Amino acid sequence: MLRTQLPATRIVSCRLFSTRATLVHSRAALRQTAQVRRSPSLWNGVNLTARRGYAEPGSKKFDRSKPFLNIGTIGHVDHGKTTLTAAITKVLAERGGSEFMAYDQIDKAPEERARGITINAAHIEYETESRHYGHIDCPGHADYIKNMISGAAQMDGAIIVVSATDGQMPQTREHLLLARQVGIKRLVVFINKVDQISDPEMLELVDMEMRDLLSTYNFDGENTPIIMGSALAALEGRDRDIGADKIFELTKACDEWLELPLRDLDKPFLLPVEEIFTKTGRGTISCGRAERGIVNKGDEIEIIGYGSKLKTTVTGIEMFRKELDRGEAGDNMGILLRGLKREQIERGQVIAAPGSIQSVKRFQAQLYILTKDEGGRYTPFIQNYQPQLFVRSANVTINLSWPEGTPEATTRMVMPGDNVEMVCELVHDVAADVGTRFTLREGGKTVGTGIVTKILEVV
Ligand SMILES: Nc1nc2c(ncn2[C@@H]2O[C@H](COP(=O)(O)OP(=O)(O)OP(=O)(O)O)[C@@H](O)[C@H]2O)c(=O)[nH]1
Ligand SMILES: [Mg+2]
Repeated sequence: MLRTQLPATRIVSCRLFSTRATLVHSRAALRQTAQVRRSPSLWNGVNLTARRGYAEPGSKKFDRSKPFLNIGTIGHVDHGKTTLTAAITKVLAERGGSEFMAYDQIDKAPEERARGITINAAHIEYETESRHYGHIDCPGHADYIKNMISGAAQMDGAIIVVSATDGQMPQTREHLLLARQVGIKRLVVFINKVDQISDPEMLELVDMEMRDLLSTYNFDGENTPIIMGSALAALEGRDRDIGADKIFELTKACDEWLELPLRDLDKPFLLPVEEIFTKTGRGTISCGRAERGIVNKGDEIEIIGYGSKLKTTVTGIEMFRKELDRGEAGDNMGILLRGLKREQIERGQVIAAPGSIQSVKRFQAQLYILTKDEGGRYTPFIQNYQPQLFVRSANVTINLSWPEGTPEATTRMVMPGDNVEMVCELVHDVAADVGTRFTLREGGKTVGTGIVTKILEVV
């Protein structure tokens, strides 16, 4: 969805523009500009230039021979996320697995728009011996929050950076919680700035506290790899034992510990219904773009949402007016269903593999409320605010309230820019799962984005 909103040329020009500004200041910047010109534009780890059918001179082809994983650096402000990102590209570049991205190239990421939200994030690409990674680094806390909730660049796994000098801090905890909420199952910890610590006991303490914290947020605290090093030493090419060696250790831990996500094709079939046609002699055709999985002629399916839980059989699949025996994730298709009448299906419902998704009436969700600069609300709201919820092709009025036990629930305000967890009560049930993303709109503008964290009532 995002990729279509984001023309490749825009990224390229932003990158060039931002580096041009620094050109005046230093010779190093000059060298960087040359590098940026050569490097292919990246979005979500995908070489956009290649996708558009041509390659820039000197650019490498997107290599599909290795499994691909989206990761990123998360953690408290100033703990070294960007330095570590730069260090990874530098150290891997020595082995030909990356193109070196200097610190200020990463921190001057282009502005990207995702579902009405501006997210500043750098998308970097590198390879280890066994894997190909897309890596995202955001310049500030608010961008991490927005990115993780809206899934602008979804992370399948993450590196949490903790400074040995501070230990865990509020944003370490907040990012861990969000990582959990958005479905990241495994993390690797990098305890940074060990060059500033002389007492080994202090490091042991940070290690122990991190393992405890991981367990608190339902990660595997015992077995999660924790690597201690100095991103700055690696970036500056000094003290190999705490620098480059530790970066290799870190990427090795990512290769071994972070799991590859299930491919969309391996997941159960789901198609959000967008349009419905009646064709004389053929029956009712439901159209939409398959979100995940595979469907075959003769498969049993369910129609879910808006009070329906109808089971029937696929009798035909059509694409571009041709009949097919099978459709898969990404296909824009029409589906013919046995005995289905026009009034039995409507836009907003989903056609899904039986038992693979529930229809929900009430759930808890992590929300990000857009600021006025992001096109959101100008004013705060309180409990019982009723915006429209948009999820897939569905559009339903909802009521927002605080979870039970929230102090001052009736008067507590939600400000634009806030990240909050609230209970959403829907007027009609819709198909949703933990991890389903949605947007909130009011009066024709997007006011928030969210992700389902807990199902409270199913139909
Ligand atoms: N001594 C020391 N300083 C480091 C190390 N890694 C990073 N720093 C310094 O810590 C500061 C913050 O580093 P950044 O990489 O910008 O931190 P960040 O986590 O990306 O910060 P935000 O993006 O603002 O949240 C910089 O001044 C770095 O030079 C390290 O290993 N040792
Ligand atoms: Mg940073």
